[in-house]
Amino acid sequence: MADMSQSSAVEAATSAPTGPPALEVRGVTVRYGGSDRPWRHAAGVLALDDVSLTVPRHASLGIVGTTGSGKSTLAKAVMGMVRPTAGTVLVDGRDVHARAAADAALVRRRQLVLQDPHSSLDPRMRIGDIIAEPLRAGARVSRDRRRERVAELLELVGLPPGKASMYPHQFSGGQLQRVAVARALAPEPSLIVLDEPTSALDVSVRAQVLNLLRRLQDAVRVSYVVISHDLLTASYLAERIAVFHEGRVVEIGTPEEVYTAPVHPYTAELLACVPTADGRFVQAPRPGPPVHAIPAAPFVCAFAPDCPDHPSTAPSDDPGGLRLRPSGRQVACFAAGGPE
Ligand SMILES: Nc1ncnc2c1ncn2[C@@H]1O[C@H](COP(=O)(O)OP(=O)(O)OP(=O)(O)O)[C@@H](O)[C@H]1O
Repeated sequence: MADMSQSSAVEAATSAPTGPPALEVRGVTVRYGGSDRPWRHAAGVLALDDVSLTVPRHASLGIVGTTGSGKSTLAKAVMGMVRPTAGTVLVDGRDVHARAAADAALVRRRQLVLQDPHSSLDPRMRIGDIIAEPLRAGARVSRDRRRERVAELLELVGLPPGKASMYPHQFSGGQLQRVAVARALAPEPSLIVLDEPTSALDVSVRAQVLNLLRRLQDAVRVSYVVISHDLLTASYLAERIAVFHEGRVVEIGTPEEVYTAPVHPYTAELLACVPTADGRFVQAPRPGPPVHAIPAAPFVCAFAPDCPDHPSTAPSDDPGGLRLRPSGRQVACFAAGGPE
């Protein structure tokens, strides 16, 4: 695993299919509210500091870090909602901030799923229209084809196609997040940014949505950038985890590496915040000053005591339980091999 404290260059996975990566972030700096006029002494807020990341096609990168570390700013820069002070963001090899990037085809290549579907989806629109909206942007898709596509997408996310005529308030939070995912998939993007995709959901449906996202990634071969405060969520969906701290990538590794051998002291601090099923936090050992002397953080199953493999909330050193999957009865560890 790489300690990224000197350089922020990150490769999310190595076995990339041919073609440009789904996402390349090259030396991106974002400063909010600063001024380049010397008589104004506003330095602004340095939200991203020379960040470079690559997410190959069909790969997933998790971005974790505490509040204010720059995760959402990265999402906004990727979506073209924030213009970097320096650096470039390429989706499918095309600069999203170039003038021509406003073209609808590129807009369709990247989609965003936000944390709270109740506020991100228009309550006045029918579900079918919400899902079909990205199909309208710059593409000539007939009304019949849109209707067909909406039915396919609802089915894909596990909702009955008949629900297309309903409104958001008639759905639960978990169902609505499925709608948000269907909407994101509608234009067949190469990249979906999932910004805290389950944190606004009831604990009982989080695993269902996570499982859906993972199943969909295999089914439609899309790349994910998964932004989360929570290492477990990111670990479930991503092959690599990048740890953000004060606008920089300080560490990158597989979930197992990040959990079992954190290189950066800040990562070890994050591990201390992995919650147990009953909402308590189990403290990992605090890192000492020499970075390479950090002890491996103890593994804690987030779904103990309901997990058949890890019923105790006490830390164990079993890395197999890192990945989670719902069993028929309750949420259980991936290691348990329960049915999806
Ligand atoms: N529009 C803005 N104007 C000024 N400063 C901002 C703006 N948006 C974010 N910031 C600042 O930039 C830094 C990074 O914020 P950002 O929202 O990217 O962090 P984050 O890791 O996503 O945090 P959280 O997990 O709380 O969403 C913070 O210091 C934040 O206060």
